[in-house]
Amino acid sequence: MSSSTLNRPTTTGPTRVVQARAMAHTPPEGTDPGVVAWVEQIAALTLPDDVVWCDGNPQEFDGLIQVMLKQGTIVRVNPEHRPYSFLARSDPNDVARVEDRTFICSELEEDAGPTNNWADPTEMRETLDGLFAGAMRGRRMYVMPFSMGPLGSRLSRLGVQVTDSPYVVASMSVMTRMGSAALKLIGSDTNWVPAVHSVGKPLAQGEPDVPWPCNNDEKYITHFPETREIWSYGSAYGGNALLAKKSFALRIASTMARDEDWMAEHMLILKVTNPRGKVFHVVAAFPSACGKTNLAMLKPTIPGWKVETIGDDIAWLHPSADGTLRAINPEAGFFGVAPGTGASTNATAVETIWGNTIFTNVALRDDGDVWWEGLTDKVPAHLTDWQGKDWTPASGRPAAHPNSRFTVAARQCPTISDDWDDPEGVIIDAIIFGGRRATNVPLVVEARDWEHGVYLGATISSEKTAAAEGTVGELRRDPFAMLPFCGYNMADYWANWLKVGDKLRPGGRMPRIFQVNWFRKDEDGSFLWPGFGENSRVLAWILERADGKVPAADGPLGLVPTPDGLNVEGLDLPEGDLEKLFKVDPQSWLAEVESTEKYFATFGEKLPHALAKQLAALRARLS
Ligand SMILES: Nc1nc2c(ncn2[C@@H]2O[C@H](COP(=O)(O)OP(=O)(O)OP(=O)(O)O)[C@@H](O)[C@H]2O)c(=O)[nH]1
Ligand SMILES: O=C([O-])CC(=O)C(=O)O
Ligand SMILES: [Mn+2]
Repeated sequence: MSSSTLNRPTTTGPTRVVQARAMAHTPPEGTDPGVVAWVEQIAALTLPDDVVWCDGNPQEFDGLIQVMLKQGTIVRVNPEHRPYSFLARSDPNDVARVEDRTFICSELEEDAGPTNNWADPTEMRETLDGLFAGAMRGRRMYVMPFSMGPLGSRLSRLGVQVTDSPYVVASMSVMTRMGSAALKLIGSDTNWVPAVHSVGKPLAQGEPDVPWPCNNDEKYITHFPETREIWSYGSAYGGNALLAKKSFALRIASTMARDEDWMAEHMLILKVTNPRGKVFHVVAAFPSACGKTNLAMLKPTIPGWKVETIGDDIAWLHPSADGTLRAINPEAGFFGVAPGTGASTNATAVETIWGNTIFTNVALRDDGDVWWEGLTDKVPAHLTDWQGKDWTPASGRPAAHPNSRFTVAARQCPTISDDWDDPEGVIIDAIIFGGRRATNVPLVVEARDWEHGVYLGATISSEKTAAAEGTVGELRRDPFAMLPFCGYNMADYWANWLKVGDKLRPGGRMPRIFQVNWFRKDEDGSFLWPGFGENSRVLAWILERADGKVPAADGPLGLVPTPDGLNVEGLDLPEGDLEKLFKVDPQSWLAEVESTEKYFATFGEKLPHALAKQLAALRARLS
């Protein structure tokens, strides 16, 4: 926690304690004194009207719903269509992660590395102390203890977030194991991550509140890797404000993982059963809004294969004593992209969100149900758009924000796997990397070995999506889909991957590594590959490879399916498209190699030798 707040005298007097029935204004009996002291310090700094300790119970959740309905933060979705579901409309300027306002405040700049915004920790603490002083005036501060991963699992980690946003509390209670049970696990010698969040809009005496308070002048999403703390100011949007998710489970957890020999990854996890009844587990890293939720809920189009869901966004991977790589999903819910989610693309997601769902920035139909682009083929003649304005197909703008989302509990997913919350995790057989690439990158390639796989992950580029503020479609490097989420120097992160490989090698249970691209386009701009459920064909090849059942052909980028290796039976692929999907143009690949060499050079001495070696080998294979 911040040393400056630790030493801050509580001259502002005790925080007012309101006697309400449903909410606990004093810490539950037995609460670790360290947690109590920290909460008191944050309250003394931020000066909320009162403090509430969250227990995670349904009554508490409903109380938050009532508060948000009254405030206009949410409206009720017609319960006849979708029971106990709500639509939040955010401030129009608070709709996505703000990467240029996201900081890694390590002691040394080189520990943040060239891919992160570094800020001097001492200076940032001063800035934050100024911003947070009185930031919660006129508001209630909620204290949320939570566990990332199954309660009590040796692979799980604990945290406590305070926030002045009921939307954040309701979302966190869906997305994490939040409440009294997590608090009970914190003792005097337990490590837990403190996370402070404020919307950054204190209210003066008598000042009326707005439906979606935030601060559009100042936003700070800050991380202190050495002290493992998080401070977030000015935004209530998911990835900026639900601090258990990207801030803790990726940025801070990646630094824990580096120090403790494991890996915190932007990955989905799934369980696949093949037609012979053999079970596999797969993780896949794709950048934001590039298909993780969709693959995690895939309905196979080929007979005999079964896919079940374990996680859709984050995986913690631990090399175990038995030589296996074990994965847990640290989350308990899905914060999924709405646009493009429909019966023909992701029927499982559509079934998952039948009710008990919080929607953010989608459109509303005249019958009071939700709608977004891609939910149905037929576009309604009239809607209320994500900003609450009248909308018709002639409006010339999307009805739902391109980064609109649904928040729903994992247990509501009809394909949730029986081992999804196994405290020991699941054993991983294959690792997949992917991105959104209109050109160059083939449908699927298998790495020759672990080091080559790390090279494939390190060289992922992808076209930018609406999940972050910025220009959609712009190609950028997004190594391991972790560019916005790696809490330390990316080159050290690559070294950590190589190190975990060394730990797995003696056991001989190393997962195979693959690269995929569902997004390659034809000259006319249409996708060459049908994607979605048809991705099961690629998954099948990957797992037949992992099972040693099919041969592969050698290509310059890696191993690829033999001519009849990929099952395309019954698939209506135009003549020549399969060749286009696997085409490797040496000229453009040599240009990629040049660009990778320049990119690698930005990491200086820290670049692992193994990656330079892989780059040289690729160049040799291409020329
Ligand atoms: N063409 C095509 N589009 C896809 C495919 N899979 C997913 N998409 C689209 O990609 C968009 C984002 O997909 P998601 O699965 O929600 O992305 P995600 O990786 O889970 O994203 P985050 O939650 O931001 O980390 C949606 O609009 C999908 O419809 C595919 O196989 N082919
Ligand atoms: O963090 C968010 O807001 C949503 C998400 O999964 C991502 O952007 O990758
Ligand atoms: Mn994500």
